[in-house]
Amino acid sequence: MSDIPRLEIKNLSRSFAGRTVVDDVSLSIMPGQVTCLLGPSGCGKSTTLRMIAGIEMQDSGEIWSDGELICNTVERIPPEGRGIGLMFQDFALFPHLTVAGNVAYGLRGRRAQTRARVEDLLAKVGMSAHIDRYPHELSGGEQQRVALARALAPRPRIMLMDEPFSGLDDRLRDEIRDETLDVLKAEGTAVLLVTHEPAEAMRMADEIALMRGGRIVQTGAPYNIYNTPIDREAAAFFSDINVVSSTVEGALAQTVFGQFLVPGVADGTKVDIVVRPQHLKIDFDRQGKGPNPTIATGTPARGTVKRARFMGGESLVEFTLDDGSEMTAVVPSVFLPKRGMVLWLMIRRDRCFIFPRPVPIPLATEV
Ligand SMILES: Nc1ncnc2c1ncn2[C@@H]1O[C@H](COP(=O)(O)OP(=O)(O)OP(=O)(O)O)[C@@H](O)[C@H]1O
Repeated sequence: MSDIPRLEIKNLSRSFAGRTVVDDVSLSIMPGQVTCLLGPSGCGKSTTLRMIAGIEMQDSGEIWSDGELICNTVERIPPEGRGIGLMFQDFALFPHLTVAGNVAYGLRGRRAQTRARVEDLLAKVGMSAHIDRYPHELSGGEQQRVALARALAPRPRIMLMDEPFSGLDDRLRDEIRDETLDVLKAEGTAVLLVTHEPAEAMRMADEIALMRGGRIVQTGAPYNIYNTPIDREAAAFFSDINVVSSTVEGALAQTVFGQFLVPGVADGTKVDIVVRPQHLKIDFDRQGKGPNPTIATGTPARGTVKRARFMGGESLVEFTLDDGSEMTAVVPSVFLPKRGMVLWLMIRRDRCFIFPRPVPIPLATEV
């Protein structure tokens, strides 16, 4: 297999009215790979996608595909010549064309060949039985499948997808996401999918590029991004988090959960110990005492149940600790403690992250 990326963007930047909204973004995607550009609203995801599509021009940077220059600030292949398929949230099928007509729309060549491609794609997206229907005779999910087939029909090298599933209800969305992935992988298309939903990115992506304030701050497989976030904000983007704060003294951070080792961090540095709710362990109170400390979970801290909610497969339990701080734990739903119950909490040491607090940048003072 070639090691030349299907899509490679190098140092792409774009400003609007003096404000940089895409800032030195680089990434590469291999054939058949799905990369999700994930980040909060307004962080520059769609602008990045529009530059790759050729709808928007970059101020600086280059776009390459299969080793061929697509666009820099001097040369530019027009959008229709880039071999890029687009699938956006507000995809619109042509209402006056049948399903077959919609999928065949962008295809050139002999009739029999075109028909074979249309039939093949409609079979792949499970829409063969609807080939002669019109869009208004289809459900939202069915229309989405046809839109996918239409986007794939000209065999794009690259597929750009901008929140393509957000118009669908949850159940259907999961089904269509999985089917879409299967089809895209089978076609060997490189996919860049924009989303602000971590769950969607985790489900779809081979690689996630986490974007914030116009920059890609972390790139990696979903497992790695979730389990080794680069900072507190990155951890919080994927789930609720609990934060225990402390100040370092002698390479140790003292907390109600015992000591945490923080080698190489200077004395006086404030640190946040971050743990996801599912990585807190809870245990019963034994006449005012908790379980014995262990290496895996450190010292237990006593908490009183403030609120417990049954969530189906799990329960969400909010605690007030003896020092007044609050923490949330996710536990199996067979356990739903009552408000006021005293329990002991422990942090799974192998699943917590310790981040030094960023030092605030002092405001410039006039001289
Ligand atoms: N043509 C434009 N003129 C001026 N500002 C723009 C233009 N296009 C985008 N912006 C601004 O650039 C920033 C990034 O927009 P962009 O659409 O890329 O974000 P996004 O991450 O895709 O957000 P969302 O998830 O809400 O779609 C926003 O603050 C937006 O208002």
